[in-house]
Amino acid sequence: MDGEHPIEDGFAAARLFNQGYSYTYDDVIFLPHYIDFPTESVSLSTKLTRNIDLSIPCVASPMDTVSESSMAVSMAALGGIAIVHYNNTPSDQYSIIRSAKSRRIPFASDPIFKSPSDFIGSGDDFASSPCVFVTRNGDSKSELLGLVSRSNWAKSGEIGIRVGDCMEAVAAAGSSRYDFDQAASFLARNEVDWAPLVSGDDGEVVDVFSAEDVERIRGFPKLGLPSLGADGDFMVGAAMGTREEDKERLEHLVRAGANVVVLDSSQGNSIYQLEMIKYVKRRFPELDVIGGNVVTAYQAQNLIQAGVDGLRVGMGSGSICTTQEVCAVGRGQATAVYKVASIASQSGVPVIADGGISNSGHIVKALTLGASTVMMGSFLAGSNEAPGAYVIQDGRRVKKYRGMGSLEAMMKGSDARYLGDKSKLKVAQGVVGAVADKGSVLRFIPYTMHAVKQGFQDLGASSIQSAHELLRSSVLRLEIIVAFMLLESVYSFDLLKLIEIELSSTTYVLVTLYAVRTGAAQVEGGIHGLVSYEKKSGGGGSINKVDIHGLWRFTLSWGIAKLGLISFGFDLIGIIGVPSVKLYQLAIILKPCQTSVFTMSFLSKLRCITIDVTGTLIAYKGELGDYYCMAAKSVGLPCPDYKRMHEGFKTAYSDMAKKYPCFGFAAKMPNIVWWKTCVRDSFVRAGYDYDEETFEKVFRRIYSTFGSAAPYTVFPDSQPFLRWARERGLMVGIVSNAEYRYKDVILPALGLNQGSEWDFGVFSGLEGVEKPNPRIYEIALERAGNIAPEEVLHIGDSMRKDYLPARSVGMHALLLDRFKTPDAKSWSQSGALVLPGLVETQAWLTAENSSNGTAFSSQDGQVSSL
Ligand SMILES: NC(=O)C1=CN([C@@H]2O[C@H](COP(=O)(O)OP(=O)(O)OC[C@H]3O[C@@H](n4cnc5c(N)ncnc54)[C@H](O)[C@@H]3O)[C@@H](O)[C@H]2O)C=CC1
Ligand SMILES: O=c1[nH]c(=O)c2[nH+]cn([C@@H]3O[C@H](COP(=O)(O)O)[C@@H](O)[C@H]3O)c2[nH]1
Repeated sequence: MDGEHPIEDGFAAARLFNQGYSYTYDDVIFLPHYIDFPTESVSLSTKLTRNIDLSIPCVASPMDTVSESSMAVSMAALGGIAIVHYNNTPSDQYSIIRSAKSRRIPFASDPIFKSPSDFIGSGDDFASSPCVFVTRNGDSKSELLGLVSRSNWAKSGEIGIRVGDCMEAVAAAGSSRYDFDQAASFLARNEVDWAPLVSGDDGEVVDVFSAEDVERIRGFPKLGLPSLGADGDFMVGAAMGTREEDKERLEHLVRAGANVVVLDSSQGNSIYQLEMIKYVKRRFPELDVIGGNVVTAYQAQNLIQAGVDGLRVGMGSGSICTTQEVCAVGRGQATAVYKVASIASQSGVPVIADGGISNSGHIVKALTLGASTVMMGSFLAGSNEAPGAYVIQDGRRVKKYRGMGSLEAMMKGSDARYLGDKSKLKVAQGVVGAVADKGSVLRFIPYTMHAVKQGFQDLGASSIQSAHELLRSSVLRLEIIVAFMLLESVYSFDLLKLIEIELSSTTYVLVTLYAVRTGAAQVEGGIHGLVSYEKKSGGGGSINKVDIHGLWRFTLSWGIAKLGLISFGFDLIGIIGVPSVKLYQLAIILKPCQTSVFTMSFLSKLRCITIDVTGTLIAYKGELGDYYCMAAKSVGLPCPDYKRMHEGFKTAYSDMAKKYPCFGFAAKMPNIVWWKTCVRDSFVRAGYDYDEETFEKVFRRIYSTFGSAAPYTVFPDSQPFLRWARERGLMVGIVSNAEYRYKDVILPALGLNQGSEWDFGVFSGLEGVEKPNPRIYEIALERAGNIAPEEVLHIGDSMRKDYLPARSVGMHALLLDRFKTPDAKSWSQSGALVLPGLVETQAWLTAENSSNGTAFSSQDGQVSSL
């Protein structure tokens, strides 16, 4: 019987894609083939266009929330390319391309410029830069006169100081043409922590490069060769339109040195594009042109005949796309890539699979189905290199990501497409959303590429070319995964029920979801009476682009949270989709992949850690008397008595704190006045009487010392712990009874920076609320995006100011006993978890059964709970 009915494993692509279905990546799965080579020998080198080679098949999309200089530099350094968007003026686009092409290292900072008559009011003026550059007109183009370094400004303690009065000469400046090794050895040779990199052409400061950057870049995994043009510069692509005025833009792009242009349109098979392709090829025969977007063989053929060097494929497949809903036109991306690549390969035109990439598996699918590269928007938009700042939303660090056809992008665009003709109605074809922080592309793209190589190895394809051949010769086989046709667009989900079923000693979990088509397509632009649609960044009841793993992980974590279950670990064994008029009911059947129930670490329950500063992250160095003595000596006075001084200060400080709480916040007392009053009173109480001029000098010295890093030391486990927590996706908030200089000067000077060690701060001097008032903890919860208190752990060193008020608002709390205080015993006895430091805290947080609060013995051997 077997001989009569040979087993057919899967379908050949030609058969699968010729049945009238429009498949997305998630609809299809490849069957594994045969491995006879190691993962490392898979080559992902490829062609972007007929004449441009890349070491990796990655292209950053021409979107204004994805591709500007920073992305262009990093993508080229990795061996891919970015296409700079054109939602700007031609001269702005020119500058972005020039800026990227003037770099040699995978890095682009944002130097700050001021003129000599400007003021520095606070540490915020430095943003994250170690200095402010002083130029004649206060912009990057005018003559460089000097700089103000953050550390020297901090030491001076001067507030509202004029830049011209504290400017220093630029001691060492490197060349912006330095490659990475040259820049690193320049810093080492000159024994400086940072230096400006200056353009050789016009002396303009291009970047500030620091020893920290050297370490960071050295730590990134390495890929193949960078993408360099014939000019030796990083390769950069540029997008443009198909209107008459785009011919003028083209001149700017060519002058900027763009290596390839992309005619950026959702429907490329138009008379406008065909004519523009011919125009560009006539005007600049050496410049490669990518046409698109197309999704059919017919469209592709027209563009190929017009002379394109590459084709961009995808209509309505992007994560922010709503074209298929608005226009009822498009194609499932797997089908589109296969169809277009089949025809384009006959003319040797490489295909870019554009949109819908949300994991490495999608990249494997796109490349195997015939694409030579993938173009990505959302996959890159959460990276450090994408334009825009991170913000905290619903407790997560996110960056804005928006469709270029969204109302917001159209309104921003200077392009005549939309704004030139005000009489035209604007209909949005994209939404505005937010994507989670992913760190640097320099780190996650190499890992993604490694995963792609593993996929290729499973398919038995040692290169992209070989995958194409295996597919066309029907050696590679595919099958369909049902139900994902339903999920191709923007949905919100509501969990209906989650039932555990016991069947033949195995527990199955049946999850029923309503996947509601939100009609996001229509929502934006107010077409259906709504004004805007903000797509959630995940969690909290809605998810971004639906992919199978995302869906079941999301469902599980949500369902499990709702049921209060803590067991985990399931295999997806089936999905049943039942469409009705507007709702899709999905039953997801999950089978536990291991029967033993295990408990989770406490860490997995948390979304945020708040932490106290003094006594917890940092400590005072030396005695108060040391600094008062130094200040007195600096004006030729003898040292005041240490003990008297200490007592005097203690009383003066508590008096001031009572009279003018929060460093004079409510009384609107300037910080410097608050301290001046306190220091004067301290001296008086200690029995010293100085004339006004002498006191002023002594005070200035004391004020600037305590506004710098000098009197503080950081506990060695502080920075590693904070970074570790953030790397695990937790938000870190500082909650401190401190004045603004902690935030602006002291913490950064001690290497504890917002953005790398902590996300948000609640400082009493800036909020007008201080510990032990529980309100300060409520503010922290708000700052974290109004998250639930039980998702937050507060760490501090005071029972009265940290533990009790944090617990009173419902947060978890633990105490550090850094200095072996006798009080620690009573803290433990009263039920608080007390740990010696942050190393132990980290161990406790990750202990497997810490979630029940009994995993760790505190230092006195007593088991405590939270
Ligand atoms: N890949 C996709 O599925 C989609 C992508 N997008 C993105 O949104 C942005 C805007 O896309 P589109 O709206 O398609 O831009 P587009 O500039 O190609 O088209 C806008 C409108 O202008 C018209 N037009 C273009 N050139 C013309 C000329 N010379 N004379 C008269 N009319 C002309 C077009 O026919 C269209 O009606 C692009 O960045 C695109 O990549 C938007 C929707 C879908
Ligand atoms: O329907 C759309 N409306 C839009 O407003 C829009 N903006 C960009 N794009 C396309 O989406 C691609 C990026 O998709 P991903 O985020 O999935 O990578 C991009 O590369 C584009 O092809 C749009 N499509």
